Amino acid sequence: MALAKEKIYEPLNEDSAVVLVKDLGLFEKEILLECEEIGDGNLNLVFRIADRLNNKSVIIKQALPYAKVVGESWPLTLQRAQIEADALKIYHQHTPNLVPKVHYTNNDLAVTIMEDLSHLKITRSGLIEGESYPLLSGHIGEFLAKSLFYTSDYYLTPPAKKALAKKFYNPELCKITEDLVFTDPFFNSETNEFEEELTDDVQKLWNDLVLKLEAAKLKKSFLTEGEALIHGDLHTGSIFSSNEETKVIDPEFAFFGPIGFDIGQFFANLLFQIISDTGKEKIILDHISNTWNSFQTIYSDLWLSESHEKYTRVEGYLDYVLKKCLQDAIGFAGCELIRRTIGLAHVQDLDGIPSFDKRLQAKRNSLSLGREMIVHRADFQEISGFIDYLRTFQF
Ligand SMILES: Nc1ncnc2c1ncn2[C@@H]1O[C@H](COP(=O)(O)OP(=O)(O)O)[C@@H](O)[C@H]1O
Ligand SMILES: CSC[C@H]1O[C@H](OP(=O)(O)O)[C@H](O)[C@@H]1O
Repeated sequence: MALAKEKIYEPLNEDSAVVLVKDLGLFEKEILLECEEIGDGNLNLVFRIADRLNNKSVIIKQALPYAKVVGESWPLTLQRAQIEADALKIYHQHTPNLVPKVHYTNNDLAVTIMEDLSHLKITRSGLIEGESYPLLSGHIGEFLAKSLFYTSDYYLTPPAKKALAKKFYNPELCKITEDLVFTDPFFNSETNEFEEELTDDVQKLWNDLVLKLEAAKLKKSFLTEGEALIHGDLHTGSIFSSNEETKVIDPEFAFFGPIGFDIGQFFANLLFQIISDTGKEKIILDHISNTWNSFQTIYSDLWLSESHEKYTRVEGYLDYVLKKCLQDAIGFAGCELIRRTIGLAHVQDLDGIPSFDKRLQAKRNSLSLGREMIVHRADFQEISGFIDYLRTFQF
């Protein structure tokens, strides 16, 4: 089967994935290849293809025409593969050390072939197993600063930015976030999933009009503020780590959105490690603080040295942008805490807590912290105030 030449979409299997990489000349025709489907995410197929003899391997990621986690009843655009590959290529220009290298893309097949990162570990799993990844927050702060600055109006000319934003028109994937992060968990929606024992807590949340008003404002920001190219799904399952390296993967939700969103998603998914009471409070708080500080330092340097926008020289403008970004990030993080607790697509940090009682308590804590972060986000002027608040929060 000359899949690459015919360009007719069909989902790959372990045999056709091998045919594809050989057709493309990525491996010799005669070589013995091992292929395994390793996708553990909610949406796509992922194959690892290895030539053991020559110690060479690649990853093929292929979009399915539906959301894998739900099935064929939830159709989903194949175009997300192109968005993901294009975002990875842009990230590679600015932070080549922090993303996998893309070897090949085929939009008809919805396929991206990329560097195999199997020597690293998915950060969520590593953190759950007790790793602390000392370089993680510095690396993610750099990734955020560069990706969010170089794709913004502060760096690009307005026509160039608009042309790029057009390329990242991603309505179907945005709709998933608009529904699953910003809407469904705050209402009695069919997609929600939670333990019966949490019913009273969840009802209270659904009746909380102060919370709902603030969630509405955050959703409005997500819907309307096209500040820069955001990853759109920067949780700890979208990051590979070791003690030396960090690599961001899976930007299929990328679009032009508010710059606090990626930061907030990363904060929330770190916070699950405190909420699940793993004894890592100091490590995680240091990571949150250091993510912000390295983001702020690098972003500010770029703003001062590389911006073409005249207003960036006006005193107070950078402080305004950064403060809004921090407050938005705290609010977005609150939404992520709530959605991963009672909405669709939970996290192993919480669902994997072995004791039922402790699991319920952690989920209650996640809901109450999420609520407080959404409602009180405007109280935080600096990251240090947010860290102090987290330190004294009654988990
Ligand atoms: N470049 C890569 N190298 C090694 N493993 C990968 C790579 N990309 C993805 N994977 C594996 O596949 C899994 C799912 O990938 P992901 O991009 O998160 O898919 P989805 O979009 O379905 O969430 C990851 O958790 C990881 O185990
Ligand atoms: C129906 S998609 C649910 C959820 O899945 C995505 O995560 P991932 O692709 O990393 O598994 C994203 O977070 C969506 O909100």
